[in-house]
Amino acid sequence: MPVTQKDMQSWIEMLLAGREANPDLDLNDYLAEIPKLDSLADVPAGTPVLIRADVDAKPGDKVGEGDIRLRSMVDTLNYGRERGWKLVLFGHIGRKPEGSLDKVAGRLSELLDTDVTLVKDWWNDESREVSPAVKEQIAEADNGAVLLLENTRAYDIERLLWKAEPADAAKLAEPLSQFANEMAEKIAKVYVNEALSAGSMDASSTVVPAAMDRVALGKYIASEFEGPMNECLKTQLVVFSGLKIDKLDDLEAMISRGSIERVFAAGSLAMVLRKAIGQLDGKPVCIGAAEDPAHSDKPYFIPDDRVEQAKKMVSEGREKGIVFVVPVDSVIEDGSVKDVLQPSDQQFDIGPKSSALFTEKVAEFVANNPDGAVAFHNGVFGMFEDPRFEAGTKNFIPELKKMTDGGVKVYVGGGEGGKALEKYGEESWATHVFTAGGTVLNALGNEPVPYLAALRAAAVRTAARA
Ligand SMILES: Nc1ncnc2c1ncn2[C@@H]1O[C@H](COP(=O)(O)OP(=O)(O)O)[C@@H](O)[C@H]1O
Ligand SMILES: O=C(OP(=O)(O)O)[C@H](O)COP(=O)(O)O
Repeated sequence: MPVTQKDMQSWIEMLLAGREANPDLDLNDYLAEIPKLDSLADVPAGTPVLIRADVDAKPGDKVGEGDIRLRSMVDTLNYGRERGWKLVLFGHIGRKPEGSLDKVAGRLSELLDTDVTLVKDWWNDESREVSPAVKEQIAEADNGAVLLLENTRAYDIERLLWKAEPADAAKLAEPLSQFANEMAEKIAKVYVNEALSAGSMDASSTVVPAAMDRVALGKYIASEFEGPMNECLKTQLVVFSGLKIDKLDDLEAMISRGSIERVFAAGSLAMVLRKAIGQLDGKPVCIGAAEDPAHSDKPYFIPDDRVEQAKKMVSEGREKGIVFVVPVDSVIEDGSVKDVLQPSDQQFDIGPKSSALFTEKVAEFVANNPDGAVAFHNGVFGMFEDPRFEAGTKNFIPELKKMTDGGVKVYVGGGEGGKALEKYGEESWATHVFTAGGTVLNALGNEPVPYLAALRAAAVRTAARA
């Protein structure tokens, strides 16, 4: 059913409000209200079904290389093909508009053992219309056919909500309602989300469901949220690292859930925690270039407000008995190791003393925790792609195996942390490796995953109409 501009405005306001829109709902409340794939069992053959697909993948030369997200969709796609649905997949690749799904179409075709047709130029940002040729192409496709629309991020409409503020909702309601309605009118009125990692505010994930008659969650996403993600909500030990300082918000949200007892930090998270702990304990710590305002435009820069946030987190955490394990030495840009950073030093990895400390603290955790404890690992300890800065990450991966062998359930977030496990260990060293990084952090924090919020809203709307 078409969505009005007014309804779209409320929809956008709901999305932008995040948790505040539904403060009483937790992850499982969202999941409970979203229909699963089997709810579409009665959709007749020949029906076009729009699939928000996890196509942000870089397949290598062989099946199994770089295609983990594509493989995650196979059950859902085969379910639709067996029923004779015309599957229209759409999704993004990378952040840039010029990315192409060419290679992904080829690999999907191998995985599904059928042709996957890549459809270019399917949307016009100026006229805000789906290309009429696409409608014809779908009409002419055989039952069970698979079409893949080219990179959604090639179009401005997909990115309109990325930087939106609540005050923009009225202005954005017009183009976004047109987009959702065009997709429903010219492509499909049934929508399945099978893109676990697509946790950003892309219109394809968050807005298109508003105009759909029926929506459902794909098999893989449903099982990931119901199983491993739910286990991670009980995490006692968290390893947080990487370069993005905004992960501090995720860590804060995870701590506020109440189960975390021990935090291991490396990368930017470690820098901000070292600074905060130094100030709290009256032993000032220099974090080098990361706190030099001349570097404020760099990804490793840590602004003062992040230090304040970390101080609050540490002091409240300590009151609850949480132990923060932070590095005691760093590898800097010339490959040398320093216990104390000078103002011009930039850290690229944790040093050997830190690795030894982490090993000791992991052993302590394994010894003190009964079977069934949960650990969550995210990110990498340094710029591990460069051999000079890989030791911290490489040394820690076997600790995951020790935890697993010691009866701890170990979950690894996707992204770089997953790649490091592949590079320095084996998948079996962890209980489960997620195919997404950001979405998992989001789900473990306090904010709803945007696509779950959208699917729930669509399901509530459909139920109200029935
Ligand atoms: N000092 C550093 N510590 C951690 N990661 C770093 C550092 N310097 C550069 N990086 C790079 O940042 C990337 C990982 O950061 P981030 O994006 O936060 O992790 P993820 O992708 O797992 O969420 C890696 O490619 C890594 O090489
Ligand atoms: O690779 C992705 O996520 P991830 O790095 O959080 O696992 C997804 O495609 C989301 O990408 P985005 O962060 O550009 O929205």
